[in-house]
Parts: sequence; structure tokens; C-alpha cells
Amino acid sequence: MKTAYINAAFFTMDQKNQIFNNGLMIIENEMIIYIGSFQNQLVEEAENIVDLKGKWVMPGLVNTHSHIVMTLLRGIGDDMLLKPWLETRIWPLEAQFTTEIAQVSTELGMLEMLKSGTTSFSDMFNPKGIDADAVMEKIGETGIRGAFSYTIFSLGTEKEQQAHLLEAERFAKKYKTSANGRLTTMVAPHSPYACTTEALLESVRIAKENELMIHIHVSETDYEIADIQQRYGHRPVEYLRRLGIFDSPTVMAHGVVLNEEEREILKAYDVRVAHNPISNLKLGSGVADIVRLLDHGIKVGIATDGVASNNNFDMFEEMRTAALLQKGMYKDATKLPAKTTLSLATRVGAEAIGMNSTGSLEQGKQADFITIYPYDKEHLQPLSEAASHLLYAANGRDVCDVYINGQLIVKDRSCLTIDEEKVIYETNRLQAKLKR
Ligand SMILES: CSC[C@H]1O[C@@H](n2cnc3c(O)ncnc32)[C@H](O)[C@@H]1O
Ligand SMILES: [Zn+2]
Repeated sequence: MKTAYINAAFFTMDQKNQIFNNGLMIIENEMIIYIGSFQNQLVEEAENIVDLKGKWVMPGLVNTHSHIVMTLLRGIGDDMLLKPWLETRIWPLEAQFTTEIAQVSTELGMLEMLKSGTTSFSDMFNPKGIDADAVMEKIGETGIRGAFSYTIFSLGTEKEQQAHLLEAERFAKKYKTSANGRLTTMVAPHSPYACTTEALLESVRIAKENELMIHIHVSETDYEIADIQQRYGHRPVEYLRRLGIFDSPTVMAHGVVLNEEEREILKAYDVRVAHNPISNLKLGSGVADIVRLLDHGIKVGIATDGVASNNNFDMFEEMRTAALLQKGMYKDATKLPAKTTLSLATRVGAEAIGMNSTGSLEQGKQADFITIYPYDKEHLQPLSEAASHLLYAANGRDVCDVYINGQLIVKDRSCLTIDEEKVIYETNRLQAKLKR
């Protein structure tokens, strides 16, 4: 069935960055089959017409690195550096997670992501003590597109670590293509510091044998660089390169502390970077040099990280912060201009996590898009500067509708796939049970 979307301004975020004011988009079988100027004949041929009534339409946002299962930990452990934050606050709390907590935490995160315009995300979750299948079931029900990683940590006895790796591989295989192709998996050794060399080598094997991407935290802090250098005689990038991690397509979260030689390696191996500007600021890790990464031709996506270090999943805030930081750091307002930054949060981010079929409004792409109704919003006036407002003035609460695969998931700010009231009630009931 063909559906025509009319009466809107379409921001394609494709290579040409086109804007079709009062344009037309036609969707058939979950795909965009036409995007462009209004054509009466095409509208007449469509079985369905959706009047978008002056809205702005753009591709759904792509969050390239998150920890959805941590959402219940928002606001806990503020104002700490990464190492003590993980070791004294986050990991002891995650150790108390049950499957019920993980499911509610996931639903809360999904609700927030969807309502703020994220249609695709790449997530690493801590599976300790929880039924990962039950979490996947919840995610599948929401309608979102995602790549999930069952995180590999080197904790416990040799036998426990073997069992953990087996389970990570089972999970990666089982969900490689699931929920009608919307959900997929990656292999995720947590980081060079939380995994043994053996676990990293096993990750390389699992990724290769199953043709999966790798998702890993790398070069997040000065401490990590010194620690890995001392333990293995190399900085993290060279250490991982030698182990073969980058022989599979890899998404590296952070990349805050990198030198020129390392950027050359990332480019040579087509390693992609998930840039988490707010988390990096909040944990006192620093500011990644995105300008240099882009100058090297490295694919960079925008990401929030988990909400315990952000403290929200608002990708509008995230991309604005990304742009402002580079301008400030370089004392050069031309760095990371609006269009470039918007493309990192959409098309380029999608490519970075291997989702080439989404991220822009183009013929042949999946129909993942969001709408914003600007007329009653003072901070989105004057209307003529819409392209600027999307980066510099809008926020996640401006998102009106969200479509994934052409399916309406959020309608007029109500999520159709999640019981919002119940999730908020359960969040507070379960969070109160955690020993802090
Ligand atoms: C085991 S899944 C992911 C796991 O990583 C931890 N985490 C969250 N944010 C960060 C970060 O910025 N760097 C390193 N590790 C992080 C947290 O325990 C998550 O559950
Ligand atoms: Zn992270």
C-alpha cells in the first residue's frame, strides 16, 4: 500500500542535504519510494494520504552508543570521575539488577529515546544476573531499530568467564537478524581494561565467525591510556590493533584521548567513533577532537552513553553540544557547522553502526522519520530558519511524531507501543529497592 505524506517541509539529510518545502514523501512496504517536490499525480496514485499540517520532517536520530539497561540509575553517582564512578557506584548497583529491573529500566529508556526522536540506536548492556532474552523481548515490542551488544567482561573464575563468553556468542547469534530485521547484534568486549587479552581474542573470533561488528569503549580517559600502556606496553589503539579487534568493522565509543598515529590507524582500519560529548564532559574525561577525526575521513556518530553519565537520551542536546564544543575548542565558529553535525546524528551515524538502510530521507531507504510542529513554539521562530533551529534551538520535547519502518510509533508525543504510566510507576517502585 502506498502512503503519501503531504503538507510538510522535508529535510532529507542525504549527501545533498536537500530541503523540500511543501514537498512530498511516498512510502510503500516500509520504504521511501519517493521524496521530492509535490507531484499531484503521485498523490492521486497513493491509497493513503497523511496530512502533516506544516510540520518539519527529518530522518530519525541515530544514537550510536548507549546503555539502555542502566536507565534506572539516572541521577545516581553524579560528579565523579569514570573509574571511581564505575567501581564504587555503578557496578555495585548493576550487580543488584534483576530481570524485572532490567526490563523496566529498558522500557523507560526506550520511551525517552523514542519520544525525543531516536529511531535507531546501538547499545551495550550489562547482562549480569538478568535474563537477556527478556530484555530483548521488551525492546522488540517497542518498534525501535537497534544493534545490541551483550557486553563481555572478564570477571569471576575461569569457568564463569568461559560460560559468559558462550552466552555472549549465543546471544549474538540468536538476535543477529530479529524483530523483522529491525534488531541486530554486535560483539562487545567492554574495554581494553575490563577484559583480559584472552577475552578480547575470543571477541575477535566470535565477530569473525559470525560476521558481526565489534562495539567497545576505547581511549576514554588519560588514566586508561597509562593503565594499558603499563599493563601491555602499548597504548589502547595499538594494543587492540595487534589483537585483531579492528579486523572486524568496529565502533569505538569515546576516542577522547587519541594521537595522530592512532587516528591514522583508525582510518586505515575503517574504525568508526561514537562521540559522547556530554558524558565525556560530565565524567571529566575531556573533549574528543572530532574535527581531526573528520579531517582524516573517519566516520563519527553522535551518542549519549547511558543516562547515569549524561543525564538524558536527548540527541538534540547531544548534537548541539558536539558542535559547540568543537567551535570553542578551536576558537573557530566554522568548525562542525549545522549541516555536518545534523548529518553525524543521522546518516553518518547510521553508516557508522552498519545501518546503511536508514539515516536519511532517500528513495530506497527505510521509512524512519520524525516530525516537529513549529507553529506554536516560540523558540522555533522565525520559521524561515528551520535548518538552523534543528541544530541550535530544538530539543527532544519538540518531537511530535515518530515513524519507524513507516509505522507510527509516537503520535502527538504519545508512545503507542509502551504503557507510559505503568513504566513510570514501576521505575520508582523498583528503584527504591536498590541498596545505595
Ligand atoms: C557492561 S555493559 C556496559 C556497561 O559499561 C559501563 N559504562 C557505562 N558508561 C561507561 C563509560 O562511559 N565508560 C565505560 N563503561 C561505562 C556500565 O557499567 C554499563 O552497564
Ligand atoms: Zn559507554
